[in-house]
Amino acid sequence: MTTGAMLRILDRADKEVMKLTRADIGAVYEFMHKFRNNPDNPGLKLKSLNGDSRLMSARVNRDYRALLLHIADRDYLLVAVKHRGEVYDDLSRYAYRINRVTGGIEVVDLAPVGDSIVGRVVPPEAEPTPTQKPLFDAYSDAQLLELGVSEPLLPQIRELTTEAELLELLDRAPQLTTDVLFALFDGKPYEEVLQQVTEPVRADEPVDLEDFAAAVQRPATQVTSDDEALQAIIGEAFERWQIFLHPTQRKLVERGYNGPARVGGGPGTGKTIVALHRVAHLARHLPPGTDKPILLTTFNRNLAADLRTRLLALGGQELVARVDIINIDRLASRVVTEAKAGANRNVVSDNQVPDLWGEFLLETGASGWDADFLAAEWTQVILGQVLNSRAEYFKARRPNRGRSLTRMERDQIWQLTERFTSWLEARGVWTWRQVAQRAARLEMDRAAESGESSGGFRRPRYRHVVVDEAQDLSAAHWKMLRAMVPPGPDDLFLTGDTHQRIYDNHVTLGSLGINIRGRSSRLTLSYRTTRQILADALQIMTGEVYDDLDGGEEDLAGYRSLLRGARPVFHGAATWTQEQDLIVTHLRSWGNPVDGSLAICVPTRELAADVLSRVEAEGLPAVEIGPDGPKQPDGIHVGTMHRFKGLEYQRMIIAGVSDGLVPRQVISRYRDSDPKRYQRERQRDRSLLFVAATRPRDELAVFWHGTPSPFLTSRLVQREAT
Ligand SMILES: Nc1ncnc2c1ncn2[C@@H]1O[C@H](COP(=O)(O)OP(=O)(O)OP(=O)(O)O)[C@@H](O)[C@H]1O
Repeated sequence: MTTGAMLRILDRADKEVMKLTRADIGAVYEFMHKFRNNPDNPGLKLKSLNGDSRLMSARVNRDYRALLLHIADRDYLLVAVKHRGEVYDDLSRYAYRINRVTGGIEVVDLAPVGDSIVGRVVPPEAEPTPTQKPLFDAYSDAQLLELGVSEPLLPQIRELTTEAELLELLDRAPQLTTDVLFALFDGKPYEEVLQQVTEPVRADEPVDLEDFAAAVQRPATQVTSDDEALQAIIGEAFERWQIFLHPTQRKLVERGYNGPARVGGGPGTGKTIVALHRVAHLARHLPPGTDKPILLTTFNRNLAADLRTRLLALGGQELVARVDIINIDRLASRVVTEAKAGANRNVVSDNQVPDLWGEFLLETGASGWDADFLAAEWTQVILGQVLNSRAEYFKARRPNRGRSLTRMERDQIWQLTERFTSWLEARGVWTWRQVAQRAARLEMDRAAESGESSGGFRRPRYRHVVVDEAQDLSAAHWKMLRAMVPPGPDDLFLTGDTHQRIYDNHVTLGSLGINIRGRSSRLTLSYRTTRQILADALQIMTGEVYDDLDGGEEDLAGYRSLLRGARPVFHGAATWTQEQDLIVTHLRSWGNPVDGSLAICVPTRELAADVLSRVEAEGLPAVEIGPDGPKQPDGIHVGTMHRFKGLEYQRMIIAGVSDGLVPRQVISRYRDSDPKRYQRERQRDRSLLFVAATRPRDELAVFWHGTPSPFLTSRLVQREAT
């Protein structure tokens, strides 16, 4: 006979536990351990409360009682840990239900809560509500329930008249209730909330309101059954994302896909978290082995290093051992080296391509074409589309290239590029794009070989490929990845946000053999930034149109946050020197934090060097952010905008956001000669600013000197005066 029991912890209970003293958390851990071994242990005093068949209490220690929900035979859910006085005081205050929309278990404490607030260290701004009209008067009960609002909370929701009351209530409301009420409070129309907030978490099958055993398994019941979670809490070695996913996130992680799938969504919505959990999910279903059938890749080196650290935190060495984690260019380079296809050549940065073309034209006396034009044509069309022959180039589509080319012109360009690549080879160099193109070709040949011979002459490289920061990969990268994994269920899983594209790679996945139609989803809830920062960051994106990686358009509709904080500060100075004074004054007003929680971001290396010296001159430790991230964890971090992808800070100053710097002055030369390129470069600079503005969690200050950047709307700039 088994004496043990299953004991899961509800997300909300876990939050309560974390507020206890270390000794009491330890007691909860002990309790859980004992309970799992034998819930009938008399010391635990497990008993039903007030004749209620499901709600039970058990003894944690002298002061605390665990409130448990009996799910099925020997299956329990820890829903709260309360002081013993509270548990027996008034049981009618606890309500539990299966939500009819999500099918998840919800437990609510209906008692008024004292001083809880949603948010972080920064006090919310006073936003007085002018009238005392109930906040949700415009919606009927039926409408709120249709949106998935918790039924037992309805009477209290009806009473709410101020934002402060709303915040207090939502601090203890179930996730969907919080998401929905915030969206309505923000003025989002009912239909939009239904589509963007409720639909993504709706249960896949009809919900039986009495079947708790089924309900506890659904993504909407945010639980962990993991003993290590509590142990980690005690050791303070734990982050919430490792254990509690938002129901929308969990659904995307656990779903079976019939082919390539893509998850989009604004900054900080947990796309990387979803990618990591997806890897763990796929790994759980692998047959035992010592190989690495899962590839986890991203754009650059420091992002790949970060993925490795986080995957290790999520699943330990056992998980990491089954996953090949590598940034995309290194992967391409590995393929090429393995095939001995690029022996002895040094890889040079793609930024050098226009200069190299310039040198080549000068040296060879070839005329008729401009170096910039040839560099872009070669990079974007010939290498970008992995074109291998003149015939292929004759047929190639040249989207976004502006000027059209005759057949004769294409012939000339093809010949020039052939000469150019030989010229590069003679110098012993090639570019990252060339490496990617070569790797793609090698992998496509390899895939064709393995397909030809029956049973597969060569084994496919991977069983699953997971890509983070998908917006920045080039067509050649995609062709390589496509060839590395056989088409089929759960082959490719991509996460990314085209609003954050900071390298000049525009692709249509469908044309590259990666069909994501019908398997594209979006996350909309930011876990990183406050609503105040988000609103201003979104202003920066005003008027720009973004693609969905597949020929369509994508927007940030529904993008929101439940966190709140101070409004970002916008401030101009007359000169760069005066702007640096502004930086110093602002650092002081924030108490000069040197623990690595604050960063200063600027558009150019020159400005970064100036800021580093200025901060040091103030006697503060300044730390440069290099290609592998900050060189030290503490100090005041300083870096250019490109370096901020993948980083997070509590507070940030973005300085030098001036006209001529953001966007870069140099791109204005394309305004007339190549308007499409001009648009693309401008969009890229806008995205860089957007990425930077969405890195801080709590506070943001944006400075400029002279005329502010055109990306700062007049509403933001005028904020300066207020
Ligand atoms: N379910 C969750 N619970 C707690 N924290 C979460 C959760 N999901 C995401 N986060 C936190 O939100 C922050 C942003 O997550 P993540 O980096 O995955 O977002 P992203 O969408 O990839 O962002 P970006 O597009 O800006 O790179 C991280 O600090 C992460 O730990």
